[in-house]
Amino acid sequence: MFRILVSDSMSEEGLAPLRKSEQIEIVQKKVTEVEDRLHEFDALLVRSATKVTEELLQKMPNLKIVGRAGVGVDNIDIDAATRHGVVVINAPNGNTISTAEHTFAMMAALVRRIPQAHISVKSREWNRNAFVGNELYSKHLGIIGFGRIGSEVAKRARAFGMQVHVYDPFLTKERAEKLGVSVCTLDEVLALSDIITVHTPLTKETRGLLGEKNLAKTKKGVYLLNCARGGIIDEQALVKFLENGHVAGAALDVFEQEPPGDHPLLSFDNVIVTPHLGASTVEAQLNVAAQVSEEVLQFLEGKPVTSSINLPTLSKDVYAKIQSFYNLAKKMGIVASQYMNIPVQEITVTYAGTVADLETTYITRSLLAGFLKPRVASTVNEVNAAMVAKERGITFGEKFSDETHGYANCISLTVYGENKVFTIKGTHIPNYGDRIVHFDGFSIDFAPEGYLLYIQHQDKPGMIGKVGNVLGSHDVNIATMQVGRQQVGGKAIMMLTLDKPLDDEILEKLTEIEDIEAAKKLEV
Ligand SMILES: NC(=O)C1=CN([C@@H]2O[C@H](COP(=O)(O)OP(=O)(O)OC[C@H]3O[C@@H](n4cnc5c(N)ncnc54)[C@H](O)[C@@H]3O)[C@@H](O)[C@H]2O)C=CC1
Ligand SMILES: O=C(O)C(=O)COP(=O)(O)O
Repeated sequence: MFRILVSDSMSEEGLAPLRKSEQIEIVQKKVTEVEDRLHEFDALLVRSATKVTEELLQKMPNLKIVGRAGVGVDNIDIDAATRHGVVVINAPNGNTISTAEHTFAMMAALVRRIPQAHISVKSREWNRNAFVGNELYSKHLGIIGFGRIGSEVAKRARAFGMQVHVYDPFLTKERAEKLGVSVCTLDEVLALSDIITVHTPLTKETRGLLGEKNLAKTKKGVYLLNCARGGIIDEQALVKFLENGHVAGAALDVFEQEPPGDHPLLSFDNVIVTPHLGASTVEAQLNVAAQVSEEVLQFLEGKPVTSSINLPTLSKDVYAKIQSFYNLAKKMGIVASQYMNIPVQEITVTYAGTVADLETTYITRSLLAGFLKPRVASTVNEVNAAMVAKERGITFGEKFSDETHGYANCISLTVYGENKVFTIKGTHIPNYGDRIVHFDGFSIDFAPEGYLLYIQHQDKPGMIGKVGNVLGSHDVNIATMQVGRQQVGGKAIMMLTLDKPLDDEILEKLTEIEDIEAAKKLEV
């Protein structure tokens, strides 16, 4: 049974896929209303109001996934979620059209002074001369941030006969040409535009993007819109430029603090505002809630998610192809970590054969998670494995090779410790399973599963019998046994699968046998 906390208002119809599952209980309450049971929840669904902080994540040790029913994830501490091994997903395109339409409605309202005129008429006035506006037709519109919403705004602007100038450092010329807009530098957009609208996420780079310095580069009489995130237009700077008359008016759907309280911006007659309504349509809310519900359901059923912020995205088809290698890699990581139980500095994964053509990033993450699990007390999984490795000073990398050692596919893992380098190679054989085919310089063939016992010894007659005797006399049954050697009479290894975990005293007894050089328990 999984418990999901839905802490912001969400479309009931959109939550239907989750409601249908008998495995899921939904609790619709604010975080503050369930403080005493936060540890019970496996998933958290939010919009922009809930702040997913380190502090909240600490109170939710069972949390596996945060679903953002919308685009912006600036209310979620992604690094903290990653550290806690919590997947963060969003619904990136469900509210694009609604937000673009809202931006356009705000633009028209701003230049025609519709809200002001509305209030006037409702106050029983009839003052037509006070509300003379501007046309949008032929005006220069500057769009900063040309992603989903920015490009939908551009299409509507072109339909209104506007000239569109775009600034987005990640925009290609081809894409801009296709949409009939001109690509500009930020300074060009600032200098050319009669109206400027921002559609970037709020990041370190975009916070205060339209601050005093850049506002000074705009045309006198410019109109500004922010239907993206409070803070992209610096509010203090905006107040200053409204006061000195440089900015003719502004339309704001979002604020640095929401709600904005008694903010000075609210006292300007030429500032029109809405309470973060960009995504607030029946259609958008159904889209985003349905999208995150489906994804959360998938995730809780152990399937891949497609809109993850802190995991490589993976389609169902790709996941089906990598699943076997994903499992093999994890087991190889676990085995290697226990065998090399010393500090390590570097891990290299080499892919050969059919596996080399797949999404190996995901497979490597699985291997890393397996490797780190026995070493790290906190939860480690595919989400935070790379970060945990980095924190512990372990570098890792992928390589590709043609050397398959006669198998259709081969994953090699090499771990570099202070005075030791260890290599393990594995393969997945369809309808047969995972096999380790090379272990620390020895060719061997065993399944990386269950209670394993590794023994390194001299290749002499009677060794197998001696080991069997010790185990048998302690009532330990051997399920499988594989041997490998480099040369006759030289170093050799045994890998046994036991039916139950081995006591340390028995392990000690094994190491006392003459010609046994090392014995180690491994558990997968
Ligand atoms: N008011 C509301 O209710 C809503 C607000 N939003 C906000 O709208 C914004 C845009 O959303 P989408 O278009 O869906 O996102 P998107 O990711 O499709 O587009 C964002 C664009 O900004 C560009 N960008 C990033 N850094 C930049 C920089 N320093 N300068 C210029 N461009 C930069 C990116 O290259 C990208 O093309 C987000 O902040 C989102 O949170 C989204 C939905 C509803
Ligand atoms: O999707 C976004 O980024 C939004 O800003 C929408 O926010 P909301 O879900 O309406 O609180």
